[in-house]
Amino acid sequence: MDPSPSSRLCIGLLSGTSVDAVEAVLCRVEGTGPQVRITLLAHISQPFSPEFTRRVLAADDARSLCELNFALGERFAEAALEVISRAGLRPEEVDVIGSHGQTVAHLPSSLSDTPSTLQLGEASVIAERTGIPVVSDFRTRDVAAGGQGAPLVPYLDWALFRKPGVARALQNFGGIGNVSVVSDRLEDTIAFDTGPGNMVLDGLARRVTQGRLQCDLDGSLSRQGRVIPDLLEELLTHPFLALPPPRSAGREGFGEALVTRIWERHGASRPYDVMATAVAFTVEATARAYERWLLPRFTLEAVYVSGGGTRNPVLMERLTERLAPLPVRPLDVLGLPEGAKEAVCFALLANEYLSGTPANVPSATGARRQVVLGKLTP
Ligand SMILES: Nc1ncnc2c1ncn2[C@@H]1O[C@H](COP(=O)(O)OP(=O)(O)OP(=O)(O)O)[C@@H](O)[C@H]1O
Ligand SMILES: CC(=O)N[C@H]1[C@@H]2OC[C@@H](O2)[C@@H](O)[C@@H]1O[C@H](C)C(=O)O
Repeated sequence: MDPSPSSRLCIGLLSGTSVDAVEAVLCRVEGTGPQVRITLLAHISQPFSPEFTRRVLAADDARSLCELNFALGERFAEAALEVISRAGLRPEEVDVIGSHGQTVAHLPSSLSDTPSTLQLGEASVIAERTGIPVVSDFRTRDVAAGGQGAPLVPYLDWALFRKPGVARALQNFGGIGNVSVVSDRLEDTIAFDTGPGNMVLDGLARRVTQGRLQCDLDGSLSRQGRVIPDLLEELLTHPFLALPPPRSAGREGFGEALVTRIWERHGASRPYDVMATAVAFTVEATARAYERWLLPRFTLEAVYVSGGGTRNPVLMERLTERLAPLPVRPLDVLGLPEGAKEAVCFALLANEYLSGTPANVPSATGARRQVVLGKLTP
């Protein structure tokens, strides 16, 4: 492989903390580092069946994790082949796949004496099925260097969305919410997980509808309810929200245990009010994090929102009201579809691995130094 071609065709694969789908993109990446340029050629989302989602969420013993690693590898390989065909290309024309995998555990120093993180989706399976080299395990080197291993998206946010002389916030609402503030210099980037995104909403929606809906579809459940003030205040005492950045979260803090606690207290009697409160929890946690760590330091030009949460109009309306007069806009006004950003990040990170360019952002992850991220399965 030419170590420094002027451009590469790179695939990015990711299944996020919502465990709802594999996002796959195919991009042309030109150059590396601050001058890198990316053209999105194709984007697909391959949904998991509710049974497969349950299998991922339930896997907690060595045997099931062992099998899941290979089963996920097959899903990622299928998504890679599908996005290649959608772009009208052949596998031989693609240079590299960057596969994030599926996070099954994320234990930064706030949760464990042995900071660690684990993403599954066997790279050997992906390489074998596609014939394309795979870069995977992007988070571990940053953790080994003293960082949280997340968020990694600020590298992409800075590379693609910085604008001279202004500070921009890039907010994502997947299962978890995270924000990057990018300005002229990469070293000045601040990024951290804001807390809940859709994860609490998804768990409650499954309960409210007895499994008929996997999320607050188009805001249809939360729109029928009213916020329960006591419950909201209680949720806002979540210990993660008091942590200063660098900080990152996974399903550990905002997954099933929290959803069960909320549901047992209020769910059966006030299902829609509980949904409205969960929307308010995401909005309020986000806004308070901005007020505490971002607004005193930056005059933000606007907030550009990505991730599945942009498809929930109630969430977007409440966030816009709460952050006013700060403009809240969908990311696609900057030229990238809202659902594609995280997968594009891993296409970029694969390119940076092959270029030997360090791609963690120590001011975001807390790592002691910049390191090259990933491992190659040729
Ligand atoms: N039409 C919709 N209405 C409401 N919510 C939606 C809709 N479409 C998607 N979502 C929400 O978006 C979530 C998926 O978002 P996304 O794919 O960005 O998350 P993720 O990448 O899995 O998570 P993370 O970024 O935390 O790793 C779904 O679980 C759901 O809650
Ligand atoms: C450990 C892990 O998988 N973290 C995810 C998660 O989903 C959103 C948020 O929490 C973010 O920190 C991260 O993903 C993105 C892609 C990131 O690293 O920037």
